[in-house]
Amino acid sequence: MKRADVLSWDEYFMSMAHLSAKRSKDPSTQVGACIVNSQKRVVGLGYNGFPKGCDDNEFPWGRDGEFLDTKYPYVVHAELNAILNSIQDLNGCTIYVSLFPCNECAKAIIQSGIKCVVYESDKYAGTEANIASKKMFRDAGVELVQLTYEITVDVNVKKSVQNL
Ligand SMILES: O=c1ccn([C@H]2C[C@H](O)[C@@H](COP(=O)(O)O)O2)c(=O)[nH]1
Ligand SMILES: [Zn+2]
Repeated sequence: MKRADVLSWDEYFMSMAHLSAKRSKDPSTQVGACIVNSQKRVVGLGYNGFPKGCDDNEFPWGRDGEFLDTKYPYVVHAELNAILNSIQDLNGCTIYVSLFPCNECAKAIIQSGIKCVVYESDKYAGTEANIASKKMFRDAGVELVQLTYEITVDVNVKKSVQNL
């Protein structure tokens, strides 16, 4: 008999977003994004991190203090990385994100042609960036779907000891 208890498409793609988030070195908020086309093919993955060539050990990960001494001016958001990493035109695609997109990501999502945002956490709901995102998504006709459950992805890597 076939297995019935399999991941739904939403669970599957949100899990990929969470798996991508595990690559993020941000100590406070790890965000992952997974872009899927109308044939349910993954066409882009991303997580929040510094731009290529910007050394993780030199750039700051802090949140407080002088703007230039925090992560905020430097970090590339998960959604933008997924868009920049994508392998095809994104018209009509869906993006799965572990955190509701900020206003800057909302602009990039809309301009790329993505038509649906499936998100999990909305921990910054009510902030100005969040309100601006929702206003832009609404006017641009981008569908917003919040998953009603939380996904956790545990990855266990067993490193084998090589006998010489
Ligand atoms: O749309 C978004 C919004 C935020 N992020 C990233 C950027 C930062 O690395 C963290 C947010 O850090 P806080 O410490 O929670 O302020 O999340 C993103 O990738 N996409
Ligand atoms: Zn953003």
